[in-house]
Amino acid sequence: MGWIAAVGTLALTVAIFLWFSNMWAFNIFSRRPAEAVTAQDAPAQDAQSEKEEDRIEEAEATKSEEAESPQATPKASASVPDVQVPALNLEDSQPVQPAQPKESSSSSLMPPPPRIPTQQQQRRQPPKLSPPSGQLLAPPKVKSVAPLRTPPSAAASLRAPPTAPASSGLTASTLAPSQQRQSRKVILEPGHSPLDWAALASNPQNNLRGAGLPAGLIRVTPSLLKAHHGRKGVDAWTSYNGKVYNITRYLPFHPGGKGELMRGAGKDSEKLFFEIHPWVNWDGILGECLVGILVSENEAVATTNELDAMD
Ligand code: HEM
Repeated sequence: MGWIAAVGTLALTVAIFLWFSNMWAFNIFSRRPAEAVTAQDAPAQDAQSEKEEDRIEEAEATKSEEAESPQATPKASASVPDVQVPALNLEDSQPVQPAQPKESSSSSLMPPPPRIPTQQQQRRQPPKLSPPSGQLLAPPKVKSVAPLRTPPSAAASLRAPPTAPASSGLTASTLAPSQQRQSRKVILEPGHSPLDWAALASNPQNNLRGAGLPAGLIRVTPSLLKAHHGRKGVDAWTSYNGKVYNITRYLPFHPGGKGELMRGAGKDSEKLFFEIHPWVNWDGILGECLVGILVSENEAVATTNELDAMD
């Protein structure tokens, strides 16, 4: 009987132990279902908040990594919740944006370019893009500068004449031709315009050759030409291209003035004429003033002897 009692007590103790152990184990393993049942009120929010916190932490980690190593952009974070992270990153800081587009760059390359070059890549790319951009911009500048500098010089040369008297050295060379180009025309008296001269010359009755001359051309010797010097009431003759003209009536019509035209009186003025205005049509203006042909003294004597012999 004593043996049976001992076995019974042992069995009882074992049963009690097992019961407590089961209770402990049940409490441990039944926590989840118990918490899950209790978490129905706000479990999802806690879980999501924890997930979001984890995501934010990951995002911050990625930010810090990118900030430390900006070139390590292609690193793809394990967190793929791209939709939520970009919204937060856009408000917080932009550096995270390039990471997402790069991850999604496989899908669409268009959105990243406009965003990337704005801030970060502009700072990164300038050294790479600056050489081509500089080459493209520099040549036009250089090419544009050279042509732009030359015109100003030309303009300066055109502007120099008024400032010419002030400056001496530089303007002397540039102004010499300009001064020569300056018009030395004189103000002609009323009724002595080129048109007035043309009207006068068109009338043969005006006898622009001068009084006392035969109808035809005469032989004019150098001495005879010299005798018509234009002073003391004597007509002014001048020679041009082997022909002698009476310029007396043209003196008040000469645009360069009487004094200038008188420089050729009594002698050949071909050289002066071409030096000043080679473009002027001499014969067109003084055609009716033609007196004769310039001949040498001997030739003139020979002709007179021949004429005397014929008589
Ligand atoms: C000794 C000979 C001559 C001298 C020294 C002389 C001188 C001049 C000078 C200084 C001028 C002003 C040029 C200017 O700055 O615009 C001039 C203009 C002119 N001369 Fe004479 N001249 C001579 C003979 C002649 C003759 C023979 C004619 C006619 C056949 C003539 C017709 C003209 C004409 C048409 C102009 C105006 C030119 C123009 O509008 O550009 N000159 N001359």
